Amino acid sequence: MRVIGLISGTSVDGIDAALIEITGAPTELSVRLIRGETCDYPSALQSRILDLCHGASLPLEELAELDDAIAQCFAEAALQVQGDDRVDLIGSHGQTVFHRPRQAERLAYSLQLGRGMAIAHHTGLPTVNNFRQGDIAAGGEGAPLAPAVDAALLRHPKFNRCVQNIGGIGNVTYLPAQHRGDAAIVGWDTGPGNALLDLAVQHLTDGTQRYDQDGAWAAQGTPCLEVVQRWLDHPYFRQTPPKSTGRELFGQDFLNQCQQDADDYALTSVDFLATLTEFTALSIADSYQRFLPQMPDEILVCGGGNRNPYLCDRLRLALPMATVKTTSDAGLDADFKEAIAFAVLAYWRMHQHPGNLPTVTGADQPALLGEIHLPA
Ligand SMILES: Nc1ncnc2c1ncn2[C@@H]1O[C@H](COP(=O)(O)OP(=O)(O)OP(=O)(O)O)[C@@H](O)[C@H]1O
Ligand SMILES: CC(=O)N[C@H]1[C@@H]2OC[C@@H](O2)[C@@H](O)[C@@H]1O[C@H](C)C(=O)O
Repeated sequence: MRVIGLISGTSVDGIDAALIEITGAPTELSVRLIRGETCDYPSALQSRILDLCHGASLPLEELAELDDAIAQCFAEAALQVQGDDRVDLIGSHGQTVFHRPRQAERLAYSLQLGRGMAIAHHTGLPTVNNFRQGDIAAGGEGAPLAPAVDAALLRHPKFNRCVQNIGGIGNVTYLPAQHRGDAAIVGWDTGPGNALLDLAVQHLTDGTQRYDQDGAWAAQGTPCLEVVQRWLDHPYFRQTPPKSTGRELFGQDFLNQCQQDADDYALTSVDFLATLTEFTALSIADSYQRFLPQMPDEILVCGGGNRNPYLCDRLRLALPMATVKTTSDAGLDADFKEAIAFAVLAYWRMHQHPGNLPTVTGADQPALLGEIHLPA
């Protein structure tokens, strides 16, 4: 089956689209990436999405219009990656604009825009979307969902692996070696990925640069460990998994606080960026030390953070017991792994195969994820 996976993540940097070929039964998948494309949002649309993520109010009519504008962009990204190929199905994550983790008896709430029926309408292809709701209905966090796909595609026969996504937010999947049989696969959102760094760079450059390319700027600075320690005191890092987070916690308000701390310590711009980068690396390492049953032999990085050599080096220093590589080194494209994951989740939905991992999301049971929209 040929499936397109679509996602725009918490960085809101554009839509990742992956066209893949899936073969094998749902439990013994084999996946081949045919093509991957990243399609930028028009900048006015990107600003409207970021405003909403940062808490702007919106009349319902404008929300409907924004939802359809996002769906239109997702459909265009699908058609672009499709090219002249035959495609059977689309799995679209959509654009997260709000995520509230579960709390005591209160279900989680997660809102992704870019409605599936509009994508099916514009592309003429069956489209599965709204993947998080099935897990939330089963009492789960609704996130992270990629770990089930990591478990299907990236387990190693002998090595314990961590798959570490570093997008806007970071999340980990711990995959015990296959020879350890049914040892639990666990995972959680580790906290900030690039979101704070991106906001800081945009502020420092008056919006002319969107991120610290190759970590070149931060690499010129020195991290202030006292400040990092202060930020690591945030209660999220002590919270036991299952847990999920988003820009609601690690977004503009958090960065304003960071900026204040940086001012207190008279950090230069490069030291501030180095300190934010260190925060990402140490929040990941700290969560492994606190919550993993065993430290990994290998860490496979994916998401935009895999393109930041300075950040990857800081992760290496923080976790010297493990080899830090990328998922591409294990055969799964590190830039498109999340888009691939939503193609696989759509494939599972069409085969009535559950898509969540209750040990990761905290759901009461495995659940079918996604709503199916057929074109008229
Ligand atoms: N060459 C590079 N050097 C440094 N950072 C980079 C580079 N390329 C991408 N990035 C970072 O990666 C980010 C995008 O990552 P990605 O597309 O994985 O995020 P996302 O999917 O939006 O987030 P999430 O996984 O949280 O949903 C950019 O905003 C930037 O910070
Ligand atoms: C609500 C939401 O969109 N969460 C994202 C976000 O970005 C990374 C991390 O936080 C992860 O939990 C999730 O995305 C990936 C694709 C997931 O569900 O696995």
